[in-house]
Amino acid sequence: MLTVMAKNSRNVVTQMKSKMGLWSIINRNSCTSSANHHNRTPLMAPLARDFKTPASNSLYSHTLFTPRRFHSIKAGKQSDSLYTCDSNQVLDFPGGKVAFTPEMMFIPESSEERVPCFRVLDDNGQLITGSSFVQVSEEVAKKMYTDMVTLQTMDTIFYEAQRQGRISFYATSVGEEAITVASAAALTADDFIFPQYREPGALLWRGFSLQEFANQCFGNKADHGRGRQMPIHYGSNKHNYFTVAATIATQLPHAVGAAYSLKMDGKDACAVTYFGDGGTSEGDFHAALNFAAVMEAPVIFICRNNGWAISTPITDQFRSDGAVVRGRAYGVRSIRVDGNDALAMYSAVHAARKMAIGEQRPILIEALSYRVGHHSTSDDSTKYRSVNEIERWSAQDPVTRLRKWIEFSGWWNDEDESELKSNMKKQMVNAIQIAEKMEKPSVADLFTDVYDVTPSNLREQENRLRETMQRHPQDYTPDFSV
Ligand SMILES: Cc1ncc(C[n+]2csc(CCOP(=O)(O)OP(=O)(O)O)c2C)c(N)n1
Repeated sequence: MLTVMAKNSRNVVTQMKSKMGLWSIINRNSCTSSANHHNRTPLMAPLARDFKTPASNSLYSHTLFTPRRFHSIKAGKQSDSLYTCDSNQVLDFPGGKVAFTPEMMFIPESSEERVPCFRVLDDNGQLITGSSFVQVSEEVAKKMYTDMVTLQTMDTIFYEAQRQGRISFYATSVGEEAITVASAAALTADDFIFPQYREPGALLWRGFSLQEFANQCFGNKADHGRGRQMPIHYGSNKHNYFTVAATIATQLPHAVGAAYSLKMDGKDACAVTYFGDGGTSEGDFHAALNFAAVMEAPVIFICRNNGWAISTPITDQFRSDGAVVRGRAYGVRSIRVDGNDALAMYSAVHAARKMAIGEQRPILIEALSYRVGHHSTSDDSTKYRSVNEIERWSAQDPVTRLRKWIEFSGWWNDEDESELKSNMKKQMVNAIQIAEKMEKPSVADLFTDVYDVTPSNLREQENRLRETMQRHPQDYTPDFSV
């Protein structure tokens, strides 16, 4: 029966060929198909810069990982290909030549081997022999560590402030400090960041002050958003950090659009967007990856695969080998990285940035880690995961791992540690006290900054709000003036 099908399909192709003259079936000796997108002329002239591909850079080397699934499932009759192909028959199809095969074979849904995870430091903070990484200076290494500790201090104090009823909401980054701080360290200040909500580490790296963080969480007059966002929805023009949107994954297409504009303007910069494993189930993730690949946009997608999307475990989130394998489906170069290893994150993002800008292409990085804290102050994660699991991951703390490495390197000691921790705590408490005392934004601020001339429906809403506040003053804090 298969023979009949094969004969028929060959006839169909032959008829189409002769009728339409669009497809050409040409002789070739290899059965390998090759996509040629990246060989075509770029949409814009290449940027004038001395760009070395990572492979030729003496600082580090990397290889493009080719999943071996296609070799391990069935040994091919030609070379090491999975498929038995007719070496003389290929279809010259848009995007590259496609070999014919007489075998009806489905691409398997999963690989036998999972994509390996790039790491540089072992659990004990020791360099792994033979690992390829970008050397960081003492200054950068110490700042990475200092910012990670600052983030931990900030998380502890803000979390307590929420529990005391002083701020309305908070979400910590506990367990994921290396992903955001080390990735931001490998970028330049001109790169645009499109965050989810668990990336204050990247903003901290860029110089957002503790006072600015506190002002946002308390929603006071000095907050850049003037209290119009929930706590932790930071944004800063000065730091090229786009304001957090609570709607999961909406930042991804924004990042691609921004990356494309950087490309059009010939800028030596890229866009970087962060999201969780939960975000990969949103349509925006898929649209963004495809759009970025097709438009050859210099954007780095950083997926924080932390095991959980609130109470949804990754085993219920996807059946694929995580997020990393999805890059290939869209034609996006991808890597899986140990998100608890600051040096691996730094190196992977450094390399990704070079490729994104130098080759004008998107890159996907899947950082494996764990959300050690509850999803937010509105959650109790012990209701859906075991304390053992949390403790097992807490023991792999990325901050301690980096500390061990800087200690081994002779750049850090116990004295530095206690000085840093007590300073940070004092600064944080001071910032909170100032933020809490500061006046709240006026009611009028709720209705400004979007329209040049306020439309009538917003004016009506403002009037209604003022009336409500006057009728129910007990429901509004006294510092919130009408
Ligand atoms: C479009 C949309 N759907 C659902 C939600 C509710 N929600 C808020 S956070 C969250 C989980 C996101 O998990 P993940 O992307 O893995 O990030 P993580 O919190 O683990 O860092 C969900 C479903 C939302 N904010 N937006």
